[in-house]
Amino acid sequence: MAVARSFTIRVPATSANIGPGFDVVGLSLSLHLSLTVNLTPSAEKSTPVISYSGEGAHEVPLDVYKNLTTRVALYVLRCHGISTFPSHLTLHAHNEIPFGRGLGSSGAAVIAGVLLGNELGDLNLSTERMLDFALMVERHPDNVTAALVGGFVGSYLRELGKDATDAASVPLSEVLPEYPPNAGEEWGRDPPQPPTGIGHYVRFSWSSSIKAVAIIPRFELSTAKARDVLPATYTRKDLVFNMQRLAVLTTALGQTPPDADLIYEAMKDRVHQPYRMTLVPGLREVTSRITPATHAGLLGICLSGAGPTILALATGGYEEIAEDARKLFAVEGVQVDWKVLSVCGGSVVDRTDP
Ligand SMILES: Nc1ncnc2c1ncn2[C@@H]1O[C@H](COP(=O)(O)OP(=O)(O)OP(=O)(O)O)[C@@H](O)[C@H]1O
Ligand SMILES: N[C@@H](CCO)C(=O)O
Repeated sequence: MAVARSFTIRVPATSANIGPGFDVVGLSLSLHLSLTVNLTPSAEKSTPVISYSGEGAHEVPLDVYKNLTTRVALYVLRCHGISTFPSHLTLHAHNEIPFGRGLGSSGAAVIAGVLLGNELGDLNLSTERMLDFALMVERHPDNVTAALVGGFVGSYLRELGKDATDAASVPLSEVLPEYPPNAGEEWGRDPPQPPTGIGHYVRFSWSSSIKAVAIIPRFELSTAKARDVLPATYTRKDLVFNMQRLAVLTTALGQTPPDADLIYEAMKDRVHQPYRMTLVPGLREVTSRITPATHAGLLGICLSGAGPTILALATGGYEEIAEDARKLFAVEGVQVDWKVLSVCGGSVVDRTDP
């Protein structure tokens, strides 16, 4: 019988897009989802026990076949011929990442699940292969890549051949079935294996003088809803507008001292933010009235991920930026919390002997 063991998994929050980098760039931020995992292998069968504290504790399912992290872990295990969780598994999740606010809570839950499956199955997967699994669940690479590898990261999805495209396009319900088979039954169809090498990434430099002020409205906006308002096609003018800015931004945020004139303009966007204004009352006012001219230290300001959080990158003046944003949101009837965050490293698994 396998020996008892315990380990922890720590995954950071992320902010995707940073203005013009829609579905391309992500930044890992110093709020974490932490899992403490204990295994006491035994001949007796038992269902894993999950407990949860922190953000989302009142709404997150504690059933392993419904919880996003454990469903992803089971998907990874099933793809390696392991159809059940080990017996006597307990998991405690402590979460600092608010749900549905544009700070990558779902991406963190998915990465935690991939890392959990990798550990429980002793699979020794490479970072690239873990990314393939994550991309079968969260199909845009910006949050999951930054959550896994950390830092300021750009990524693309490889163009897949027909078979691999079909494999990567199966409905989420097949990747993550919600219910286990009845006692004595098998799962039925094998889970869809991810094609190899779906996502590719590069880490950009990041100036350590820059912090991120997250201004977090007290309402949730699901990523699905915030993607539904986006158009299917764009004009060449708008695409060139974004590409010009993104090319400059990826280098400008690594320079010390950072150039506010360059960065403020380079964080503007015409691909997603304008369409999401209707979903985030106050977005237009906050992003247009808080500028380097009005707020010393501000470099640039944008919607974080799919929103509703607004991310201000700055080298100082954090409280003034956040409080002024709070007042502008209040005019629209939106209450906010704010935090000053650092750009941090990626996910970490800490194995401890019991
Ligand atoms: N730790 C977690 N455990 C289980 N489920 C989670 C966890 N974190 C997030 N989720 C699920 O993900 C949903 C939020 O995902 P969504 O993609 O809408 O927003 P987000 O990831 O917070 O924002 P964004 O993708 O814009 O950064 C939650 O409502 C919940 O269902
Ligand atoms: N790039 C994604 C991030 C949200 O998870 C979006 O803006 O919809």
